[in-house]
Amino acid sequence: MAPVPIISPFNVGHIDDVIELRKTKPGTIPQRFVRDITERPTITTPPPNKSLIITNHHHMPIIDFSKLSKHNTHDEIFLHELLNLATACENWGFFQVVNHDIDLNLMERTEKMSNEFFMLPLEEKQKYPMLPGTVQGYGQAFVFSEDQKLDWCNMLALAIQPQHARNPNLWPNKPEKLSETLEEYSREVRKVCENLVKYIGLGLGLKEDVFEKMFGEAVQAIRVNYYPACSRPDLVMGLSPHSDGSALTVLQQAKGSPVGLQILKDGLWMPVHTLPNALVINIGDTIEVLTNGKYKSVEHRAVANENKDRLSVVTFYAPSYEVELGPMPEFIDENHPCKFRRYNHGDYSKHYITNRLQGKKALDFAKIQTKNASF
Ligand SMILES: COC(=O)C(/C=C/C1=C(C)CCCC1(C)C)=C/O[C@H]1C=C(C)C(=O)O1
Ligand SMILES: O=C(O)CCC(=O)C(=O)O
Ligand SMILES: [Fe+2]
Repeated sequence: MAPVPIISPFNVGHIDDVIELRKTKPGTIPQRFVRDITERPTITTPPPNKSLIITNHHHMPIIDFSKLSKHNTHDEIFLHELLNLATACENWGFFQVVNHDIDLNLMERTEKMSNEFFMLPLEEKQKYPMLPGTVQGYGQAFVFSEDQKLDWCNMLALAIQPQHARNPNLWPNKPEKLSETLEEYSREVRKVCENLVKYIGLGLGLKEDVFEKMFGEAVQAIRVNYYPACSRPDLVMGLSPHSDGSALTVLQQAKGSPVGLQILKDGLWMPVHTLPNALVINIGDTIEVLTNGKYKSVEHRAVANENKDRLSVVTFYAPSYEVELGPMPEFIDENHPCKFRRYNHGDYSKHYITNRLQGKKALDFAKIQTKNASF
């Protein structure tokens, strides 16, 4: 029987596999990856002395998770770290977490298995295709037209929770232990997310279970991003600028990977130097809406490196699709008018994944447009 053609509503044209491109034509950058001059990234070199990262007052805040998880909520140590967390959420929307309790060996195995997956022959990875307009499997996400520029990245993305969102056909069989490792890793990251939303709630002066109750059975997805080295990183974008549609995002940058993540801070793109074994956490669109903009989902992007490949393991943690969301009354008053309408998170997810990554544009879905609105 003839193969059934894949019918897609999107004409996305030919999408080169970036890993394959780098392998077979290391100096070639097809035009579809070359950004318009206004969209090109700034590539910075790492600081000569790594200790500068810690002493520099402009570094991303560091939260010691053990000061929260191993202390009573009335302890001074707990309260001090809770204040650090609240300040980080309000002033940065991003922070690094150290002493998070995830087994370092599990983190390393996750990186190793993922790397092995990306190094498999293309035919093997294409058994799990991310079809145009979908977000699970191997390939490039958020491509909807032939004219769209492509990111210098390949990814493997999978729904973790709820179980019914999973597509078992997209869970790789090779390397043998990858799927069970991602499963084990995701269980551990979920615990960190569950605790973080408690602490974020407490830091906002709310009850510790407010988000847990509101989110229901939280949605969780994992995306492993692979950014091959690129002969002209100044011409391409690793991952287009975007904010995350989640409540929280947890990012693990693989050991030995070059700096790649950049966040938009005070109008400038700032490279993120991750501490060894730390997790980078960011506030997603959901928390921006719930707090009526007190905490913001910060725009970020990834850039490629001239000499080294980069791998990141990213977890999205979000409310259940059934949940109706809107700014909480605690964050609305005469000085803080309501900035977002109420909506269903399932509808927001659909909106998010059916539009290309474009800064914070996805959040327009929920914004109340007023003449003098300042965000
Ligand atoms: C490539 O995928 C993403 O970037 C992404 C998608 C996550 C998802 C899956 C891989 C499968 C299950 C659905 C879900 C959309 C969560 C980003 O996730 C963000 C976007 C929204 C919305 C969200 O909740 O997380
Ligand atoms: O790889 C990175 O550093 C950024 C990844 C990211 O922002 C994402 O997957 O949403
Ligand atoms: Fe992101």
